[in-house]
Amino acid sequence: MGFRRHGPFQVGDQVQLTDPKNKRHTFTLKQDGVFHTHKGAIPHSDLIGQPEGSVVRSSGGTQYLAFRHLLQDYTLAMPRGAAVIYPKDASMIVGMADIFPGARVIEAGVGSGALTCFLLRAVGPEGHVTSYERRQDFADVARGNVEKFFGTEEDGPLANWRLVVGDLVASIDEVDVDRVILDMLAPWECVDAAAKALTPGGVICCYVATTTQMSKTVEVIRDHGSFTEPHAWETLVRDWHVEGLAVRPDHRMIGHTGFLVTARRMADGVTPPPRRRRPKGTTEEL
Ligand SMILES: C[S@@+](CC[C@H](N)C(=O)[O-])C[C@H]1O[C@@H](n2cnc3c(N)ncnc32)[C@H](O)[C@@H]1O
Repeated sequence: MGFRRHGPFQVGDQVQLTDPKNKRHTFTLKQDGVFHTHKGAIPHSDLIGQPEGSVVRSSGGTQYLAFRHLLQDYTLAMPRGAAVIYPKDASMIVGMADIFPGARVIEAGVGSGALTCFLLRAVGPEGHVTSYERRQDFADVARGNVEKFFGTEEDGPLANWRLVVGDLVASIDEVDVDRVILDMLAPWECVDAAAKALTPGGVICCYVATTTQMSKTVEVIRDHGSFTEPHAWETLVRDWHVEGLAVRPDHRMIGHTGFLVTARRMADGVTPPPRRRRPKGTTEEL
């Protein structure tokens, strides 16, 4: 079934109210429901039938903006087992690891299921995601979050998602997959398993939090021999304050989340040509 993503609010929809301090509250609309805030109550009937972008007023007179949540809002607000991937990194993974409609994707670990939601959306109904998670408690949190996001809690598992509880290396049973996404402490331990599962031309993408993890991941992918030269990078997102003549970067920003390492799977039995190393002390382009 899944949630409606557009049209006026109806019973069963999830609605996100934003208060004047930008605090968000998400709940499911019920026929006789009432949302209680410390600024008074809002009957759900005030929202049912209204378009997104409406403003509702609590009995105490506070105004709230009413929208359906975006995926980025949902993943930051949902219950967590493990730390989630930030929307900026999930978006980069979808774009730079080229997660396309119809793709067959493997991810590990599933953690709280934030990246899983982005991946499932990107592959669409024709694609498939298998998520490996070695902790049962995290897998349970992830399943709840993913099924709630797609509105399938009562309809059973999503047709294009398989959640496997187990270590990726020990449990992986797929071949010819298009993309392998690793978000875990030691992705280098899974590089060989990823190489065996990936189709030639497929992409491995690892998300790591520290420079030492990034270094080890790059070295292991490079030395494996089945991948192109790995590409390591990070993204910094800076919000701007724009008001009259006061146009400047915000004082605060999320300075660090993680690094991404990507590489393409070579054809079977083919190794990449040797890299040209930059001669010491020169600035020659590679
Ligand atoms: C940082 S969390 C992943 C967060 C997730 N991407 C999200 O956005 O919610 C890392 C997870 O990887 C799992 N993990 C670590 N190594 C694993 C492995 N080899 N196989 C399967 N799961 C693994 C951990 O149990 C943990 O839940």
